Amino acid sequence: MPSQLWPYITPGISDELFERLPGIPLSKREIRLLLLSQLRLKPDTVLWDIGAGTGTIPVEAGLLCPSGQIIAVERDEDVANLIRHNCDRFEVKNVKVIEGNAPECLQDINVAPDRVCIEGGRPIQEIMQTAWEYLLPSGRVVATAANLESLYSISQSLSQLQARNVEVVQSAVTRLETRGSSQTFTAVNPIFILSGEKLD
Ligand SMILES: C[S@@+](CC[C@H](N)C(=O)[O-])C[C@H]1O[C@@H](n2cnc3c(N)ncnc32)[C@H](O)[C@@H]1O
Repeated sequence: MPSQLWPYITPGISDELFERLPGIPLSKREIRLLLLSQLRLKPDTVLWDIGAGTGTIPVEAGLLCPSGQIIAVERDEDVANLIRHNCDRFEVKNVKVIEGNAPECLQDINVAPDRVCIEGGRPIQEIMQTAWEYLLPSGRVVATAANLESLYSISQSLSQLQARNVEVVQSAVTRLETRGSSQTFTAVNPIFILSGEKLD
């Protein structure tokens, strides 16, 4: 493992350390930290990450929960391979990648989650409904929204599912960047993080 990838004792891996594919989004480090915090992972967590993309959440969750099981669901074959590459890169062994389209492929997963992360899967309301059925009592679901339509759909789903302790968080993050001869603050795209819990 390259020395800059290790050791990671805190969450918040630098974006540059992940292998990328052109056009495939990645949750920026600061947003990822909020998302991970809202997941409230446990050492033995079973996390389903639906629409796992570059795999930043599976990598971070896998490192944080060495005795947990992380299921990364991704519909695109090349992107699924990217998740595998990033897990290998950080020597994360407890991530299983399910290549398939949610919500249909969720029935192929043979372990029920106590945490579900939904990162931009479509159709979002059907995915939330199906994932909720599998979610264990007291489990948590965390979903991200980058636009008004997703924010509304997720919020409506949480209400229909009668999720408790619903929270919506959106932070403003800026990063200092060098532009020509000056240093300017550049905004990271705002993302809403919604979460809720299933009744016991
Ligand atoms: C915004 S990206 C997630 C990026 C991720 N947050 C990261 O930091 O690596 C969303 C991913 O969801 C996948 N996706 C969208 N709809 C899906 C579905 N119905 N089932 C499975 N994967 C889906 C897309 O292929 C894309 O790679």
